[in-house]
Amino acid sequence: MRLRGAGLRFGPRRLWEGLDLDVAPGEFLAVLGPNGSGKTTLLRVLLGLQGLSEGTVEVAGRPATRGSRLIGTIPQQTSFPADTPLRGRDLVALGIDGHRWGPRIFGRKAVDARVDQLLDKVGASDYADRPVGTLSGGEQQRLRAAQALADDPRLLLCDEPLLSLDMHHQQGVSALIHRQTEERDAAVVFVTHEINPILQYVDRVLYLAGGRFHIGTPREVMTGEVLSELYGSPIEVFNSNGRIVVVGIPDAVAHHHGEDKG
Ligand SMILES: Nc1ncnc2c1ncn2[C@@H]1O[C@H](COP(=O)(O)OP(=O)(O)OP(=O)(O)O)[C@@H](O)[C@H]1O
Repeated sequence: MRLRGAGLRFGPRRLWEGLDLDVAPGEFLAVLGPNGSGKTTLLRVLLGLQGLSEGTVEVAGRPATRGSRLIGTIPQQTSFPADTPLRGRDLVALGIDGHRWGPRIFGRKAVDARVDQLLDKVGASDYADRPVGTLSGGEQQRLRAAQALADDPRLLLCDEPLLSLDMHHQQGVSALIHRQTEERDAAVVFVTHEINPILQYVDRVLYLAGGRFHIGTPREVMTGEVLSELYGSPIEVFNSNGRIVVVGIPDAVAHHHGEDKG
């Protein structure tokens, strides 16, 4: 996917501007930033659900459009109502494009086999036949991950997919998403508040804060100097046992620098 001179504002508030970004096949991009900095909105732009205020956005060489079959998404977590009339395996099957995997070409058995394979990958086989509304947040989230991968997307958009997963399943789902980059050459855009669980997989970071951004490798972006500049106040970054510890992020800064002054 490719953004050129991309800018987005809502009324007087600027989320970001002048954003040039290419995410190549096989690349894993982490998007970080405080609440309200525009991370989810960026995913909506790539999905063709939100227009840019300026600049251009392309996915696989074409302007972003709704309903692209090239894109898989793991949306920000919401819970299914308890009476949702779907089992876990039905949810995963919904991610399978009938034209590619459906009965006419591969037969029902092939679809079922594909669903079983995906359920197994996210460790959801044991609860696949229970109604989704009765599952825990983390169990539901693993099903969403399986659904997003069902159609072998070229671009995988993940909005805090590890939220409410325990450590074991955080590792499992992160590894699964990363495997799409290695084995399927998919590009991944991964919105997260916490880089450590995916640090080993991240090629580059897009850090959004206060109407500004910085793009680079984790080593380049996750530094006291860069974050202090983005947030406009002193921040320290420590590396400890392969983890990044950020100290001093101020509360409620997201829009401070984003306000236009006139
Ligand atoms: N259609 C819209 N009209 C007006 N404001 C909007 C619209 N969509 C998003 N916003 C605002 O843009 C800002 C960025 O929202 P977004 O959801 O992208 O933030 P985020 O970085 O994903 O935050 P969080 O970490 O809390 O999920 C928010 O303040 C939101 O209210």
